[in-house]
Amino acid sequence: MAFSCRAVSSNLRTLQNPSSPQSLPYTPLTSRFFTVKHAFTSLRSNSIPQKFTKASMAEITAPKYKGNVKVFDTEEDLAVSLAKYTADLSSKISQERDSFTVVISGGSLVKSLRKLVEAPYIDSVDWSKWRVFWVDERVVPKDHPDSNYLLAYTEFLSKIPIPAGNVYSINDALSAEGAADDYETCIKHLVKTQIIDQSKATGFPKFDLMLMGIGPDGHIASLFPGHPLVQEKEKWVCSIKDSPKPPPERISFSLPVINASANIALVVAGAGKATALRTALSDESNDVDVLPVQLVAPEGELSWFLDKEAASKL
Ligand SMILES: O=C(O)[C@H](O)[C@@H](O)[C@H](O)[C@H](O)COP(=O)(O)O
Repeated sequence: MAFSCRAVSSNLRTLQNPSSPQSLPYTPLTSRFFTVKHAFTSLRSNSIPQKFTKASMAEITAPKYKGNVKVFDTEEDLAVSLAKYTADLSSKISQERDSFTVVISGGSLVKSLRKLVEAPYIDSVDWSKWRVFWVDERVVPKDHPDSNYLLAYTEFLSKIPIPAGNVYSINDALSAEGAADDYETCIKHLVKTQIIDQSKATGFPKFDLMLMGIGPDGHIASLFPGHPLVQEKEKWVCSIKDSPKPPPERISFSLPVINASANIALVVAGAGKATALRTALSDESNDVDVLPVQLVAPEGELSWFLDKEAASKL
């Protein structure tokens, strides 16, 4: 398989062709576990810090290993907080390193990034440091309505002054296996050249930030409950041809790559996710039907951004 990191990163330019419909203007845990329900109720009724009352946010205490859980009254409040969290990390890491490596999923997560393209962040974030990757991608042409790339481009990437070469999307001319191998080769090259950090503990690529949604069935990326891909221990990028969520052909980061991350934010809104979230944030272990979202355990920090509906069963 030809190495095509350059071709991959030039896909954004392809879509900026004036005849393309996408040629939009470029502008510049604390204590030990106690029940989540109890914590949520008590924080909301008694002790929401003053500075959070406007946005109606409560932090709830889940088992320590589950990370920091924030619940917002509305998805709008969630989006405001997510933008600040991302911009703060961008600023911190951009001062320490030449690149800030950000991985995104498809789905509703992308719309929840909308506040980042507004004041003050559109001007304050050093977008030149950003390197953008996908935790999973549907194997369809880049101008297909199912493409995660197209979604991100339309909603986010076309609105920020990120250098086109810093956007790493899959090579959509390849098969699912070919695209996964090609993406892995691309990422290996970026690790070798120290653009992407590497986990000293596991040797897997260590992205600075992964922003992911979850499915109502508890999937993350394109790792679905009960699918053998969830067990992948060696590959960095895998392919799947029988995804239960259409379209069937996809590529996905493996769980060890996801878990090597320095920061993961799981962004979950809507009542349809409430049951999966309850399972994900409970302390119950059931080795038989473990949901992929329950296996998220990054080397670094895990943060949850939930709206009230998604948190309604906690
Ligand atoms: O390409 C995909 O399908 C996604 O990357 C997938 O993992 C998505 O993030 C979840 O299914 C949540 O999607 P929603 O937030 O739209 O439900």
